[in-house]
Amino acid sequence: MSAPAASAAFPTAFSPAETHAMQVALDAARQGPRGANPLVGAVVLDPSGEILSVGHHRGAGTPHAEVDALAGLRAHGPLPELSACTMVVTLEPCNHHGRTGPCAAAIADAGIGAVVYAAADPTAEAAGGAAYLADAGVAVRGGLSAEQALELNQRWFRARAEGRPFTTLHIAQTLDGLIAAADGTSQWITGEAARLDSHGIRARVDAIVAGTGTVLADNPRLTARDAGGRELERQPLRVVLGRRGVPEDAAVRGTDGRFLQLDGRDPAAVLGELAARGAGHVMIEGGATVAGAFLAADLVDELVLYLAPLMLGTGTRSTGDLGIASLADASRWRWDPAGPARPLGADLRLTLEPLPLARHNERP
Ligand SMILES: NC(=O)C1=CN([C@@H]2O[C@H](COP(=O)(O)OP(=O)(O)OC[C@H]3O[C@@H](n4cnc5c(N)ncnc54)[C@H](OP(=O)(O)O)[C@@H]3O)[C@@H](O)[C@H]2O)C=CC1
Ligand SMILES: Nc1c(N[C@@H]2O[C@H](COP(=O)(O)O)[C@@H](O)[C@H]2O)[nH]c(=O)[nH]c1=O
Repeated sequence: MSAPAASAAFPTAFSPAETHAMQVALDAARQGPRGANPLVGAVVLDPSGEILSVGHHRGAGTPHAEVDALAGLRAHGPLPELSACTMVVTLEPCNHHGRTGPCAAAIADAGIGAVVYAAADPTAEAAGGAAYLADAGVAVRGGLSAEQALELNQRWFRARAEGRPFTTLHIAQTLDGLIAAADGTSQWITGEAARLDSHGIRARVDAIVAGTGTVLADNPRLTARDAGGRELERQPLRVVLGRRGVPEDAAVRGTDGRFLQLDGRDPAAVLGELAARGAGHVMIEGGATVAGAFLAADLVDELVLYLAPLMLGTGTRSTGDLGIASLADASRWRWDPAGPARPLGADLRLTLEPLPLARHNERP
């Protein structure tokens, strides 16, 4: 017996317009920065399936993708009846008051008649949006392109499942993989544009982590600063890992009380402590030993590697021992689909994420 035609006998749950809109929403999601919140995109479709508005999330504390897409409607001019419109979104709309209001209520209040989402929200505090919408009379369907949506935020979902902050490892290295010269000098390997970009990450995270080795070698401030070198209003917690004392006059201590020293031997415990203090996004600034410890523990979710066009031949390698003896056991990465590489002045910013285990056998 031949297989039945999918269309009439087994109508798919999602229309071609919704399927296309989900790809547009996924593309929009990729424009956001990774961090304490997942990458999310949203599209509003008119009754004929035309795209009225596209939105995405731009980082913790900014409007969620759904609210961004609803805001985009206002710029659209005459609108069709919103009860006949569909919101297509890459993650189940949230149902909680975080730094912004619940999206499920925003969608229902706007009068949108139907919602299609990709992946369910796995977080206890934000889940329940689909149920809220259904109760409010909105037609809700989930699961469209769910695999793609889950994979886009695979490390974020994992960090949440582990109850720890999302982590970004920063490395500023030479072409030959060194972060400091033989005499310990490292300022500066990367140029101004790359360093400013890295201050942009500092400005978004809740905590910056560096080892006592870096603190004793560089006396870093670890503050988020603008192009003019002025400290920004919002500053991350400065965390030094290690047992050696941090000198009383070390710059990292600062004067704002946002300084903490922890023993770094157990990176998971460090993240647990920072989570308990409310951190959703942690930046690991180094040096090599600390970077190696987080990498070896598979606790790096995002790697931002600034590659400077110089060589030193000898010096401090970018990471310490990862406990890998054979190529078969290499730590494998892939270019972040949300923005793999871009030039910054004379340097290159490369952004990567750990290759999902399920993909290891697909590599060339
Ligand atoms: N170019 C770049 O991007 C960067 C370059 N650097 C350079 O890197 C160099 C410093 O690297 P490195 O010496 O490796 O210093 P680290 O900053 O990695 O500090 C290492 C020290 O941290 C403590 N420590 C904390 N956690 C752990 C752990 N899990 N395992 C073992 N020790 C731990 C130990 O000291 P303790 O005895 O106190 O416990 C250890 O000696 C400097 O030259 C600096 O300029 C640093 C950061 C960024
Ligand atoms: N050398 C190097 C970096 N080094 C990192 O910056 C720290 C100094 O921070 P601060 O004192 O706040 O300016 C230093 O201790 C180390 O962690 N960063 C980069 O973007 N590019 C570079 O070439």
